Amino acid sequence: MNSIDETPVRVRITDTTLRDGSHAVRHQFTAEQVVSVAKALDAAGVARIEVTHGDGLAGSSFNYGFSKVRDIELVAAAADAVERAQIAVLLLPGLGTISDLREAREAGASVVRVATHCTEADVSIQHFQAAREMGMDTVGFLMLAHRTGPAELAAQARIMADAGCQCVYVVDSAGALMPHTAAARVSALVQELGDDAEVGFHGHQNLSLGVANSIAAVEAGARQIDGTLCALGAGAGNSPTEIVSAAFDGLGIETGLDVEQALAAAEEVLRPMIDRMPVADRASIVQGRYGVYNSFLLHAERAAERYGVPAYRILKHVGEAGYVGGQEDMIIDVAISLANEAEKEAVR
Ligand SMILES: CC[C@H](O)CC(=O)C(=O)O
Ligand SMILES: [Mn+2]
Repeated sequence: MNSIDETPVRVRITDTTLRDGSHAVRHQFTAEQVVSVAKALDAAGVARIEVTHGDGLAGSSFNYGFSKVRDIELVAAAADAVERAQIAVLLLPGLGTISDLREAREAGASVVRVATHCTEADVSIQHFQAAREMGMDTVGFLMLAHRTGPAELAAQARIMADAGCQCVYVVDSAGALMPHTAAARVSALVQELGDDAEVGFHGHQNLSLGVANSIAAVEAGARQIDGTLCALGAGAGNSPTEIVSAAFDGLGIETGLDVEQALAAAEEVLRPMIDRMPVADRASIVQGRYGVYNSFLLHAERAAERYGVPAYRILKHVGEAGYVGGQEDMIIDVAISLANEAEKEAVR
């Protein structure tokens, strides 16, 4: 309920199991898995289902990890499988291009979420303009939102809205925000954007605050919220869609989801497909504490194995250095220098 006039609050849920969850399965979703999950989410009443490589359109690469199936094929499979939900795709300018977006549109995507670092919204302008010309709905993702304050974030949101973005998200890419710091950012965006665009919130579970932060975000005026089934996602995973739907139901926040069907989608459809669920282990808690981009986790784990340095130590250094998405190769440099230091210590 809206605490001022007691009118019910209605929130649109976007489920990103088939995009953020792709990080957790090393981008190995099959078309059959995508169809089963998309159908279950659609039956549960999820408004938007995001399907792409974890790093967005054209993310499949040596740097980010190759997909098992091209994301355009997965988008087409999901679009064919659903009856009501819209299919969304993620696009990181510089990785995905406008021609990738056109292909996704032709495959059945009707929503694009353009993601930039929280202080670099200007690189999204041409993508929003192109998406609106293609008749797509548009969402902006201001990633690593803990790295800048509410006023600067609101100024960045204004750039996106002026370019044609209909909803700007505060994206807690490291699961580093607290309920009050998430709410402060959402409030600043709501105030700046007014009726020009909605505000959304995308939470992660590094400090187990994804759902609490989503509630704080809605109280601060967010009207779009993200989740994933069973919290499948980068780092410690995302706010679990099935818990968001149950908790919001308890709070009288309308999502249009059937809670029982959301629980069934998580337990009966998604869980049996996944060998290794994300957990809030030492490495991912360190990501929340030091504000490290969640999609760095698997890169750090790989470097840890290769250079014999614990992943949590690599991630702590990455956090202190302030690396952002696109600097995945720097994780290797950090691992090598920590391994060299350890070697020097050993000969002393
Ligand atoms: C690589 C894109 C990234 O995973 C987007 C996102 O979900 C986040 O920043 O949390
Ligand atoms: Mn995420």
